[in-house]
Amino acid sequence: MKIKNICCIGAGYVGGPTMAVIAQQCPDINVVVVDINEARIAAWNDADLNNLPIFEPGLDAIVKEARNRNLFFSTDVEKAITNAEMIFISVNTPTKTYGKGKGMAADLKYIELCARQIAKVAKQDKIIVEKSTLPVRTASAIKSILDNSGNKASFQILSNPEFLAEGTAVQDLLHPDRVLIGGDTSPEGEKAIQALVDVYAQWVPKNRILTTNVWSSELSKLTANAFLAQRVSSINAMSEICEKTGADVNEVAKAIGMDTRIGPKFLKASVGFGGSCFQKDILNLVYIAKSYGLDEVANYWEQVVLMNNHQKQRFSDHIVKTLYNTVSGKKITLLGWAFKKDTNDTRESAAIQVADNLLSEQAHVVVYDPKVASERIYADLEYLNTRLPEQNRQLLTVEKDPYKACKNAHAIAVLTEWDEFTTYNWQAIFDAMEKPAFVFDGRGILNQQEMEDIGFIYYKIGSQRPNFMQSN
Ligand SMILES: NC(=O)c1ccc[n+]([C@@H]2O[C@H](COP(=O)([O-])OP(=O)(O)OC[C@H]3O[C@@H](n4cnc5c(N)ncnc54)[C@H](O)[C@@H]3O)[C@@H](O)[C@H]2O)c1
Ligand SMILES: O=c1ccn([C@@H]2O[C@H](COP(=O)(O)OP(=O)(O)O[C@H]3O[C@H](CO)[C@@H](O)[C@H](O)[C@H]3O)[C@@H](O)[C@H]2O)c(=O)[nH]1
Repeated sequence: MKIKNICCIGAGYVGGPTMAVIAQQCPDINVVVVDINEARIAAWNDADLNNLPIFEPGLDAIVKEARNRNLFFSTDVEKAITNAEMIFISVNTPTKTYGKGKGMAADLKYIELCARQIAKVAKQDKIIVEKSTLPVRTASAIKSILDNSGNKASFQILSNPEFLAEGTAVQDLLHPDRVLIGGDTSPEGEKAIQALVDVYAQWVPKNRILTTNVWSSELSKLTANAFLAQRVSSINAMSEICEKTGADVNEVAKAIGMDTRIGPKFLKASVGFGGSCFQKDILNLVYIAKSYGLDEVANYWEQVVLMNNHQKQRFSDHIVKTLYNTVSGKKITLLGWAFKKDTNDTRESAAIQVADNLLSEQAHVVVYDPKVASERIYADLEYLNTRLPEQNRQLLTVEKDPYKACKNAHAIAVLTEWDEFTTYNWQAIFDAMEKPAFVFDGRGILNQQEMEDIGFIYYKIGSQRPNFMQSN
């Protein structure tokens, strides 16, 4: 079966870039990305490519090539469902904020709404592809809704989790380590799997396309994120030991990473991992384990999140402690708000928690991020509900110019590893700051020797602190 029309429900960080790449690589497939968020669809259709709703290096060129050729963005969900043989579901699956499983389980209401809408509209057979990250066995719930739609169409459900990382989404999509497709082992299931394999095979080498049963595929996605996040928490745990012992976490990471069994990637100590996925997916895994009575398994994975919370907390505690135990009324500049470089996404960014902690200490926080809009920053803080929105706006200012942001600051904290931070004239920044001038490098991107030669009191996560800062 050759696919000619694809619909993707959800034009977010996954749906948008993934479909743009499919459309670019498969010019004979018509791809329609739909969303209920009208503003988002309008932004995807904006003639000025600088206004795309998502910033990803290289994405604008791909959208430019494929848009209005075989890539379309629309709010007409029903029409797109009707016309497509294959429907990707790429809607958000956030952590539940209410009811049973609150704070742990994935909220599947958006998935269920999609399934019900497909059930209502589809009159012909369809292949449904789970692109969203879902708890293992979600496919059976989707199938049950679709099979009870009352019309004669039949449905095959595939799991095709997405492994792209933000900031490198386009490269990850063009050259994936693997594409994972899970499906039913029946002849119809195998036909559906083959149809999706054929789409990817237009640009992905066949030996990188892996097919499994649905449950393995769903669980592999949660497992991959749990393992990745665990590596970050593991190196962050070591960063604290390094600071106490005089070891340097970068040297430790290099030494262990040369062991081919461990490998060098994902061993960068930081102020804590962020992003919309790691915490949500681990908590979801913890919830699944608990629901099967596997308490030891649940506790094991939960520790990855607890360690991450600790890393964010200890970073802001360290700032307060170093600034003579009070930051009240002091200007503290945060460089970076995004959860990593090369993205405008701020979901679960460590910066949010660090800023909130400093605001609770009555610091005057100033934020500079090259890609994040000020309203996003205030919205992130408001979501925490720690204080009134107007108090956040009173205590925290957002600057568009990094030098202005740092002027008269008592301390600077580097919270995102944006490349441009390493290119600044740090001497000029030092000259304009209050003295002593402190830099807390939560990403370890600045040159310690150069910073100290200028006169900064410089702290790098996972390196021994100068003697006077030692806590014991
Ligand atoms: N962000 C990532 O890097 C990433 C990577 C891999 C997997 N994932 C997973 O992919 C899924 C989507 O993540 P995202 O970051 O793209 O989310 P997102 O919030 O950026 O986008 C989801 C979109 O779905 C739309 N939507 C929700 N319900 C809808 C409905 N019924 N009809 C039409 N549109 C609807 C929303 O308006 C939103 O624009 C999640 O399950 C996530 O865990 C995300
Ligand atoms: O050595 C490292 C690597 C990452 N991080 C931090 O970890 C977070 C997540 O980074 P990354 O994994 O690169 O970005 P995401 O876009 O969150 O991608 C993850 O989450 C996606 C959503 O599920 C998956 O598709 C990807 O495979 C998975 O890497 C960020 O805050 C990073 O700064 C570190 O602190 N140290």
